[in-house]
Amino acid sequence: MSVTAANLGFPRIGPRRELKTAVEAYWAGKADEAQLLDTARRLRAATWDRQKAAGIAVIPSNDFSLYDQVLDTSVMVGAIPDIYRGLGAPDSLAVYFAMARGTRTADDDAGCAHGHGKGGDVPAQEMTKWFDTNYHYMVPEVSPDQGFALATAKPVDHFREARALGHHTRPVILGPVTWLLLAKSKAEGFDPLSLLPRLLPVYADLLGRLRDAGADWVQIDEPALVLDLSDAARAAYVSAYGELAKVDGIKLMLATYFGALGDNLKTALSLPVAGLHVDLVRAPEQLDAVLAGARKDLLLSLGLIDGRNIWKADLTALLDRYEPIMKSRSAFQIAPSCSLLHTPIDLALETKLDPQVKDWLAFAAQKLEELSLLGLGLSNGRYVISDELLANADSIQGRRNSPLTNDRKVRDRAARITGDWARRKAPFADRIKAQQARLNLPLLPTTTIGSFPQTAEVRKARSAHDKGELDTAGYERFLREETARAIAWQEEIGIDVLVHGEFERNDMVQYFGEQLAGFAFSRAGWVQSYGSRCVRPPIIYGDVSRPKPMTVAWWHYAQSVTARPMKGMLTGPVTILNWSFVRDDQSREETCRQIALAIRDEVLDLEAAGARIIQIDEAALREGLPLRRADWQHYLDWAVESFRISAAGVADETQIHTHMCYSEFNEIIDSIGAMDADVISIETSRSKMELLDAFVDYAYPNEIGPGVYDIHSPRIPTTREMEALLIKAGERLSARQLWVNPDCGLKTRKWEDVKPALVAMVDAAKAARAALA
Ligand SMILES: Nc1nc2c(c(=O)[nH]1)N[C@@H](CNc1ccc(C(=O)N[C@@H](CCC(=O)N[C@@H](CCC(=O)N[C@@H](CCC(=O)O)C(=O)O)C(=O)O)C(=O)O)cc1)CN2
Ligand code: MET
Ligand SMILES: [Zn+2]
Repeated sequence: MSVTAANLGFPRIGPRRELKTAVEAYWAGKADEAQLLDTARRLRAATWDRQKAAGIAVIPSNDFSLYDQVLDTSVMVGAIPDIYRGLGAPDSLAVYFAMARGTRTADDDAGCAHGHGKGGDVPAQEMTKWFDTNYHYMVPEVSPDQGFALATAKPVDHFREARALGHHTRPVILGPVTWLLLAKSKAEGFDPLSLLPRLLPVYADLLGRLRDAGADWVQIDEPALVLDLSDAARAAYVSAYGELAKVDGIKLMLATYFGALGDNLKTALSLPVAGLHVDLVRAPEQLDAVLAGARKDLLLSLGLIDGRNIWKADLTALLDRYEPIMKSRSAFQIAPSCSLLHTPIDLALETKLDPQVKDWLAFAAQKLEELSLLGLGLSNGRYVISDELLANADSIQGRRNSPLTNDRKVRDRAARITGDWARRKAPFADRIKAQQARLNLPLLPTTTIGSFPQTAEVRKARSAHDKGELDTAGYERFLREETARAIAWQEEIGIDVLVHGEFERNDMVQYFGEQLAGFAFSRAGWVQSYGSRCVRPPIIYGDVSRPKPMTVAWWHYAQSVTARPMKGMLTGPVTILNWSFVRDDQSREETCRQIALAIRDEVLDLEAAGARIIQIDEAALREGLPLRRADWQHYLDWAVESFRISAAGVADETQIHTHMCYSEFNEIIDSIGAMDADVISIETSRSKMELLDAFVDYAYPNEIGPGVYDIHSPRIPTTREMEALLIKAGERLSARQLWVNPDCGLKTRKWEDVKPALVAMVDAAKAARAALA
């Protein structure tokens, strides 16, 4: 029996976000291609060395990407839409970054929230969330007459590069079926999956070249195997892997992750591949079925270490569970549940974390050490790692028994929640009358979603304050000036309901995490969100409460400089939960309710301070939807309940807004309705208001702000087109229901784009008022 420690992928941004710095410098014209590629090469080398030093036997290559691994795959197979082809050779950075960001002269900004480019010439490809993560990939675009050809050989190049450095790696590629299932076509009714027969020869070609370069195994990622699949998709798996099995001399490790294979298990086990990786963190229950159904010669890779969270693994518990099965097969691999892409790199860089909490954590580097220990213990007996096991057990015990994780008061309060905590006092029809009487807003009131540009100046000031180079008084003076200027400008152009601009916030989730009890936050714990943009998800380790008001002082200042209504601006409980690393010792549902109570307290304090309108953003509510439909309703029920708990304490005349910046509401419209926000703002401009249909069909009774300004594009929308969108919305819904706003916050845009766009938006509202009155 042999047990081998394998890794599926390592974060690529570098421990100090070296890749972000290098890529953004390249975009800004401050570094040339050679400098960028050199940084990238050094990062790869350091990552391979690190894995070898940690005792990992199977080290991945081609997990590195300058922007996104799905985009890499699209370029590799030659799925480069015509509009990008004129910009350079298929394997050039010009084409690659044009697909990622669109084109226009580079500048020092990294693009907008969705990676969409800086300019007019060519738009970026569409971007969307990778399964249920906060990582975003570039959506492959194919056409019915799509041809494929191996346009780059990056997996081969990186394999060779590693070998030259003394590492025999296992290249990782994204599998053809998942790639096609993620792809979209502009041709109506065309199913990208039908392109499979044309795509497979390219994959076969690639596998042959990898073999010729000396690779023996290739990891082929097919995470779509954990989704609800059609029979056609399952059949595609059978034909795809039947075909790829014909490539001699190369073995495939088919990697599945983010959930159970479930009803696709039979299909997965029938494929003629040499290895199968299964996620036993998200879906430990599938172990027995996998063991029972796997061919004797199938190498199983057990995903035992959590690739989606930052908790130290309980090594003793893992040994207890997996030792007994080790003899059932001649060999096993053990691995993280999925690529470590979704975890921060190195806990050792955290010098300011509470040492007690730090002792409970493992970032990517530490996870590799756990894996390697586990490998030793499983192959040679646990006595060979007895010291490490003792230390690990101490940490696990320490966390389990720590008073830091338990707050009696919070638990008692959460246990006392009754139905009416989640119910507004009066129904919407009555509330809206009281709100209108108080707010006295025009038809089609104008507003924005919250943030204004986070300029380099704002980030610099915050960084100087963090480092102690700018004192708190100076920092706050600076923020007050920024805020006052943004407010005066909104008044000047005639916005009806104002925002303060969120200049004091580093990130809409981290900002709250830093102020809530039960949360820890890292200094260097960056995780890639898209392209060069990263987040530092807060760490929820204990019961959550709000020691003191978080936003009231800033709101109060903002309202003090204007007579118009200033929105209180909060991130909702579900979004805070979904964009944090969440404790794994109680249900997410329970943790969410605690956050909901903390936000409820903040809502009530804002109301008491005089806020007439409070917005509670739930941008991540949709992304938290489980991957399998059977699990949707339970999630939606508790997520909506949490939102309602956070919102429902206020008086009838206090208006609650929410915001969601994603599309595809159709399938969850009942739950959106059940949130019972007085006003919801959503992203609709790019779909030309088509996304409103869900609200129309549902006869959504509350108020809606369908976004008329696509903030993901650098284009400045015209008054006329925004007016047309409003008229269109007015044809579908009552004009009395409608608000006028952009699709999302403006933090990633520049003032020079924002200003003319919002002036035009206000003009459009005026014109539409006249037309719809
Ligand atoms: N958590 C989260 N998830 C989200 C979103 C979001 O807003 N938040 N939006 C959607 C899209 N995703 C996004 C993810 C990141 C960013 C983003 O802008 N990230 C910034 C970092 C934001 C941040 O934390 N900023 C900090 C730290 C900034 C920083 O890098 N400071 C430098 C110094 C800065 C200087 O001197 O100029 C340093 O610490 O070294 C701050 O402003 O305080 C980046 O990568 O550049 C935008 C959208 C979906 N998921
Ligand atoms: N209030 C937030 C903002 O305007 C909402 C963003 S949703 C990703 O930035
Ligand atoms: Zn948004």
